[in-house]
Amino acid sequence: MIVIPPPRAEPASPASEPVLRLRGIHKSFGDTQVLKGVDLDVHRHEVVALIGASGSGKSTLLRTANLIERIDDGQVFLAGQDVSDPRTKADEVRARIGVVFQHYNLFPHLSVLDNVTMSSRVVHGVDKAAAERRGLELLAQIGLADKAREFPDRLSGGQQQRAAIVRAIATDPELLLLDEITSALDPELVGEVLDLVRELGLGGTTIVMATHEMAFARDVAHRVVFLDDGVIVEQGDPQQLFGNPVHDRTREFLSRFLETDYR
Ligand SMILES: Nc1ncnc2c1ncn2[C@@H]1O[C@H](COP(=O)(O)OP(=O)(O)OP(=O)(O)O)[C@@H](O)[C@H]1O
Repeated sequence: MIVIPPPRAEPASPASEPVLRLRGIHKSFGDTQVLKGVDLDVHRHEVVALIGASGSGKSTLLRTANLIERIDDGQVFLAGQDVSDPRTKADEVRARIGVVFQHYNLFPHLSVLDNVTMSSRVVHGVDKAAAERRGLELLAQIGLADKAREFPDRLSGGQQQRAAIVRAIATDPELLLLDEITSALDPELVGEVLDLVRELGLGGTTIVMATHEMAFARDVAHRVVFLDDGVIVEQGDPQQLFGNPVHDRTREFLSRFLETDYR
């Protein structure tokens, strides 16, 4: 097992204003209730791993945070602002949040550099030269400077996901949402992507990551949140949650995971 050092950037005090505050989130698709009253606070510099069985609502929960999914009931606060108010402009909220999904993150018809700089230029109005300087700097930091002018299909899946992460942070978002970003990758490419997430967490980026990578959640997250059937059943310090889960449902989920996926 790779020994991953504990995070250095400590989360802000729970008494401070959370970057993200979810209150009583309900979401249904047709007759299917997917989120059944979720409360969650995420503090500045915190890395939160969202775990749970397939279909438990992890992706939906992330998508409510940046208003991709409109909630049926509840409130979403971003740095204290109630962004679930119907008058909120979703584009303005999304400009403050970086998101990386499992699939299809980069635009195939744009170079890697154009992908990385597009949001800075189009959404934030940064001039082209400055956006490219910053984009190249970020790509250099992850060892992809030589791929800047290539199209995404010339990169490996792991390189593409790393470029997608860099694109998501190029605008210095207040919050980074990562939705199963390694699930579609060949196993040998997972490590390089998780290493980058770990580095960002160490640097103080506020991250919520839905993941099936239990070792990563245990070793890198400040807090692990277990979602089961649309409800947060248990959350806490990774060592405690993995080592000594309080709820039967958490225990059962972790034991199933240990039997199947956990390495
Ligand atoms: N747009 C949609 N329309 C209808 N049902 C949906 C939609 N999005 C999600 N669902 C349903 O909501 C439930 C929760 O899905 P979600 O993707 O949030 O789960 P998850 O925990 O992220 O799963 P996984 O680990 O497989 O990604 C599932 O039953 C799914 O089929």
